[in-house]
Amino acid sequence: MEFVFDPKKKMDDFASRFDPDQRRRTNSINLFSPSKINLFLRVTAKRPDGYHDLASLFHVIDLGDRLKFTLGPGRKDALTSNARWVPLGKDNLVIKALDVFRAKTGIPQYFWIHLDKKVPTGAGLGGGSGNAATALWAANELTGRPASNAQLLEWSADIGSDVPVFFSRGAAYCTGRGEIVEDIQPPPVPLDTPMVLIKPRASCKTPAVFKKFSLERASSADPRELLRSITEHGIRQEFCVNDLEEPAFEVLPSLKRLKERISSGGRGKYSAVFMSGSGSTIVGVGDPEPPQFIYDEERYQDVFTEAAYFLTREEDEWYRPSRAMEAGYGAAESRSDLEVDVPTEGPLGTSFFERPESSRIQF
Ligand SMILES: C[C@](O)(CO)[C@H](O)COP(=O)(O)OP(=O)(O)OC[C@H]1O[C@@H](n2ccc(N)nc2=O)[C@H](O)[C@@H]1O
Ligand SMILES: Nc1ncnc2c1ncn2[C@@H]1O[C@H](COP(=O)(O)OP(=O)(O)OP(=O)(O)O)[C@@H](O)[C@H]1O
Repeated sequence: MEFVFDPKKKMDDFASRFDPDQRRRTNSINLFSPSKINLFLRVTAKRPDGYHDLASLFHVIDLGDRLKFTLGPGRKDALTSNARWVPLGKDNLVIKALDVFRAKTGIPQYFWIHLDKKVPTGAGLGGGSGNAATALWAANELTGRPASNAQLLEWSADIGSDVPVFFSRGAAYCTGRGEIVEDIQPPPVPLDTPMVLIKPRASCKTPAVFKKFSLERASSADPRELLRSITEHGIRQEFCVNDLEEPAFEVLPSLKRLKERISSGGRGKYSAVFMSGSGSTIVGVGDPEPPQFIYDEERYQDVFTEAAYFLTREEDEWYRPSRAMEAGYGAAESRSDLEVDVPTEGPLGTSFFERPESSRIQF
């Protein structure tokens, strides 16, 4: 679908597509930048372009960052962040997204952006990808909505495989390298399903995990069948297949043990325990609390844990944090200035995400 920007169209014409009583022009917008988990992830083929075809049930969740965008006067974006480890230049996924927006629409608009990070990186949670999707949405809102949702979804594939899914309504069956997005309406699972995210200090780099992947060792489960089973019977261990677990456990051997301990330590309170995306986050569905050993044992003191819930959005609106997360976020905001300098490289070429003391373990 070719985009034709009609410069003659006055901004006001676009404003009419806004809610009538919000005709006032705004020059800044505050948005929640959500993350996602993969309830199952089948890798079905190796592609000639070096990517892999996958078939995965993605669901947006209410763990997220905060982004503020303001129309800038100049010809350069200016990005600040609470997390000193986030790149602030052209390699930030927010800036990449704004560059794509300007290239596709021909609108030479630049922005001031502040990014308040909460989502760990190298986590399999699509944190940076969610930032990129949120940036495309913000740019479109602040320039009078020149692009449709379908166009933003199409353009987002140029930024990364995990970005397009955020332009679904929140639950989507994704194929291709992640850019073919099939909205699942209504969502296949109850939105108030509690889950806990547990991420060790060490992260997984997506390319390193895919490099270790081998098609011969992938599951033979039919992904459409997995989708049907989850929709009909709910989230059960046998449906939450992730073909990237084994390669991720090769990249990060301690992750396999952590997953096993969460399963056994959960004493049946989780209906399923699985790794999200390319890792390193382990998700326990059914209870918002990690197992007791995470609190008790010294070796898990630097583990990131967070309760999370599934999140959807209304047509024509962006994601809003759930009330639970909103309350939690308030506390987190005061934590965010506690962010500490994070080493960019760790063992196995991984990157670290260090979280402030008080946010690490929820008592
Ligand atoms: C594993 C998932 O996180 C599942 O949600 C995504 O498929 C990965 O999405 P992403 O992090 O946005 O990945 P991209 O930034 O697009 O690609 C990073 C690298 O991961 C590998 N990659 C990624 C996606 C894909 N379908 N096949 C791949 O082989 C490629 O080596 C690619 O160069
Ligand atoms: N806005 C951003 N937020 C976080 N990291 C970013 C951002 N922009 C670029 N990066 C860089 O991209 C790397 C990957 O970030 P992140 O892991 O959040 O991306 P993702 O692919 O969306 O998520 P994941 O692969 O963990 O599912 C980070 O290590 C960081 O160096």
